[in-house]
Amino acid sequence: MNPYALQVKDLSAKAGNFQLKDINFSLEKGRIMGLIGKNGAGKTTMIKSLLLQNPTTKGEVLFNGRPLLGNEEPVKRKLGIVYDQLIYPPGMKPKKVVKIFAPFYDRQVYIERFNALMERFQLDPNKKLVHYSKGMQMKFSVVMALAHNPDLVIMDEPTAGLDPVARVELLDCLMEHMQDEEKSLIFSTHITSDLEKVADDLTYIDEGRIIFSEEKDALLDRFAVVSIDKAEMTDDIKKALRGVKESSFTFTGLLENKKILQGINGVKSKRPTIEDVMIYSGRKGGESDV
Ligand SMILES: Nc1ncnc2c1ncn2[C@@H]1O[C@H](COP(=O)(O)OP(=O)(O)OP(=O)(O)O)[C@@H](O)[C@H]1O
Repeated sequence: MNPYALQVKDLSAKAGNFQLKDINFSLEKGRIMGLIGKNGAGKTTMIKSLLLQNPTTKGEVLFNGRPLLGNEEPVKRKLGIVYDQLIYPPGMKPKKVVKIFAPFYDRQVYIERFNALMERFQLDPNKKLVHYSKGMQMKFSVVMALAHNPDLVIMDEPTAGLDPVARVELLDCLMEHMQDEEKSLIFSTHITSDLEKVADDLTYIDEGRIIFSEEKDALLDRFAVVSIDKAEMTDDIKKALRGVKESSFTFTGLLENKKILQGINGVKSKRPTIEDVMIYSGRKGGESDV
């Protein structure tokens, strides 16, 4: 059995002047990957490229060991996708949309799951999508991504525009979907606290390149946010600290090689949050590559 839900090898693509380069990562079955990065880092471009929505895409993308090209039907049957914009005709009512999609799957099972999800997200199937709020449209996209019980779900900022109650409801729904060990999920978000709770792996993109793609806990264990008394600062530590912030008495930054702190007094150290890793590694003035 192929252990990977998704394998991405040497992916590159262009979007205007923007270049996505050397994208390599993989997602094991049963795991949740959070895709993070600043505005304009390339997350949406990457998701579209994975799904061959960008004609400039080069490289190899395997879904459960198979490329999309030449296997559209079987691969898409097992894929659930939420794009950053509504892809269904806005003038259509959900009850019509479901009639169009149901024949591609086990019709009765599909309709039952669709209805259950619509009810769960309190969406009216008789209201045109154009009359849904932004948050409702997002919830509808999630319903459509999950209705056929896919093995791999790929979502571009699915929680954007959702109120906190709806966000928690969506995350709960995704967690239930993930109860089956074969299911996998990759989603981009700016809400890093959600990823602290649910992600197994993190992929961080900056300026079209992957800065890291690895297990969340291993990453957060490897780093520390350290504050060092100015009087104790050495050149070696200063060089190793990323995103250094200077205050009256201390330097604060993100450190990978914690060993260099041995024997140094006046050091405060804590495990970073995902947000710390993003902020310190993205800040100018220190080393920015994690
Ligand atoms: N169709 C396009 N034409 C020109 N430039 C584009 C196009 N699509 C994306 N870009 C550019 O590609 C870069 C990456 O955009 P992308 O939407 O992938 O970022 P993102 O990480 O998803 O950002 P955000 O977090 O703001 O959603 C940006 O500089 C954007 O302006």
